[in-house]
Parts: sequence; C-alpha cells; structure tokens
Amino acid sequence: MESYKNTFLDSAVESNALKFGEFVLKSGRKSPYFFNLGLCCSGKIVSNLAEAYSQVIINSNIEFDIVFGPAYKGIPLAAVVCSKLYDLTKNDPVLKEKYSKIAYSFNRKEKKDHGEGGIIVGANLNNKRVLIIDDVMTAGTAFGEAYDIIQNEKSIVAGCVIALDREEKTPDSEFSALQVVSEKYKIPVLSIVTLNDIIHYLSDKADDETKIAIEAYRTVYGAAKI
Ligand SMILES: O=P(O)(O)OC[C@H]1O[C@H](OP(=O)(O)OP(=O)(O)O)[C@H](O)[C@@H]1O
Repeated sequence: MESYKNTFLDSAVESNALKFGEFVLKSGRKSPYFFNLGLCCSGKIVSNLAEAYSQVIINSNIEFDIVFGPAYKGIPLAAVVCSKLYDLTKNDPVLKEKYSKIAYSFNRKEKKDHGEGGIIVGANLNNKRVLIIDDVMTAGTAFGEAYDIIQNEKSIVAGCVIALDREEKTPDSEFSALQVVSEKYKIPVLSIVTLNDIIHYLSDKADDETKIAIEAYRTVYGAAKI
C-alpha cells in the first residue's frame, strides 16, 4: 500500500476519525466501522490529510483550475489541499507550472444578501475546470448539488476526490455511490483509501473479531466491480 495511504489511515485512527465497533449509518445499515473526517482537525493530522488528497490529485493527472469544497466539510478541505498542492510542487518546474495557479472556492449553504452577496466564496468560477473535494459520498446528493452550482457558474466539473470509498452498494443498485456518480457524470471519482485498503491496513493491527465483522459486512453490502 502506498505510504500516503498508510499515513492517512494512521492519522485517521490516531484522531478517532476512523473507529471500529458497532455503528448505525445514515442508510440504516449496521456497520463495524465508522469514519468522521471532522475529527481530523489538529495541525499534524490536517497536514497529513491535505498531503494524502494532494498525492491522489497529482497521481490522477486530472486537469483543473479550481479546487471546490462543498459546504460545510468541504470548505477547509479545499483550502488546505490548495495550499498543500502548492507546497508539494513548488520545487518541481513541471508540477509547479501546473499547480501553482490552482485556487479554491466553496459555496455558502445560505445565500448572502448583502456585501458581495451570492453563494460562492473564493475564486471566480466562470469558465473554469473544477475539481470537487469532499470527505465522503453516500448517495451523491452533495456532489449533485455542487455539480449544479458549478454548471450554473458556466464551469465544468473535471473530477471529484473524497477521503474514503466504503465500496458498498447504494440502496437501489449493485454499485457504489462513486461508481454511479462517475458513470452518470462521465468524470473520474477518486478516493484516498477504500474499504479494501482498510482491510489490508488492519491485517496485522486489528483483532480477529474486528476483521471478521468487516469481511462479513463487505459480503453483505460490498459493491459489484465494474
Ligand atoms: O453523498 P451524500 O448523501 O450527499 O452524503 C455525503 C455528504 O454528506 C455530508 O455532508 P452534509 O450534507 O451532511 O453537510 P455538512 O458538510 O455540512 O456536514 C458529507 O460531508 C458529504 O458532503
């Protein structure tokens, strides 16, 4: 497993963002693990997190101008990833050319009716290629809303990167939310880690009970391969 994935998972466990036990998800499913990126909030952990997103983005070769973070959890992600992309590439002439001009923007959940007004904060979105960054994708609702906002600004969505792909089927298909969104919008939808990565990561760290529970969950809810 790539070292940035390991560092990300170490950080997620250290900050309690990734927990093992018994949890009821928004979908009603009983899951043996739970991920809450909101707990990745200390300086070191945020820095590791931004580095992991940046590594996925750089490896992907997706061409884009703006990192867009859907409110609320996407907002700090867009800012730290934009900054980290600059830091990681500033000493490489080719990568610097590509990433030093990247800017970030995000939406407000409530429209502002005074001052500058509107719902977009940060970089102007007119006629840009936009990469959406978020923590997780469950039904794809937040992605769809961000997609519409970006289209209304006459920009195109170039791709999406999230932290964790649970690789489980949606309630109404055999495929995961990432697969469904990628297919529907014809864009790459990537993640830092997948459930499969978590299983590998746990192989020499977790007790048998945890490993068996996760495998059983995957057997019931795992998404089909495309
Ligand atoms: O694919 P979905 O079904 O939309 O679920 C994923 C979205 O849900 C959460 O945000 P939420 O809408 O709860 O807002 P928040 O960022 O303000 O917590 C999460 O941060 C994603 O944006």
